[in-house]
Amino acid sequence: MSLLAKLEQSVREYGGLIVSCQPVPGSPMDRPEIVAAMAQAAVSAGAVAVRIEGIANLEATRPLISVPVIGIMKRDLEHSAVRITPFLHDVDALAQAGADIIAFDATFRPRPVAIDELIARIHHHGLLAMADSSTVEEGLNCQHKGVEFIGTTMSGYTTALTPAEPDLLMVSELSRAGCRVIAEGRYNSPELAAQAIDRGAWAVTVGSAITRIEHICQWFSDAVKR
Ligand SMILES: CC(=O)N[C@H](C=O)[C@@H](O)[C@H](O)[C@H](O)COP(=O)(O)O
Repeated sequence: MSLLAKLEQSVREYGGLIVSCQPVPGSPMDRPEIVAAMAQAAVSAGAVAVRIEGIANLEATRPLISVPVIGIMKRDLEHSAVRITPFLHDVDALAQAGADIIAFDATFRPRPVAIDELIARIHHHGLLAMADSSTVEEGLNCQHKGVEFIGTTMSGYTTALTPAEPDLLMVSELSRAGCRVIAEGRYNSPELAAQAIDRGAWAVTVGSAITRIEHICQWFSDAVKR
């Protein structure tokens, strides 16, 4: 059975929760063994895939779990705002470290390597691709190019202000257009994640609300201030 068929079967059986295990950079939690432990804990509680950033974290996690791993590489570039897996050598390194799915920034912003080249390289490795999009148009662009998963990951992050709520409208529109949608970005409660599924998302990726203790703690700390 192909990886995609297996993943579709697990989503049908266990539901579409994907957990992004990306600690706050520089946090005491930002260590490969902790990322790997978070991934194991997420899988034991029903995550059907995990999203992992960076080679060291991927290498620590891959041997400990059997569910698919979405690998990304984040970079801060001087001449482009694109951060997620901008280079072909990033794709090669993620493939080598055991990613099953590679996600990349699919926005229409200036970038060092064309989207077509990234997709071709991911598929050349026999892996599945995920387009981290900020608009419906960007998502559809990648769907037409044969990208297997269309994420709403970048919605709210290409403009000056990031809304508090997730972009459920983008989920509905991409899903109506026939995309296999991964809702991602600010799904900070089980209720919001469920709304994404109700709007047609194939799966939902949750990061901060599960794996960033500083963010969760801040939410509670703010809430109890009088
Ligand atoms: C915009 C961007 O760079 N998003 C990143 C993508 O990998 C991560 O920082 C997010 O944590 C992830 O998308 C999950 O989202 P949330 O943490 O809101 O559940």
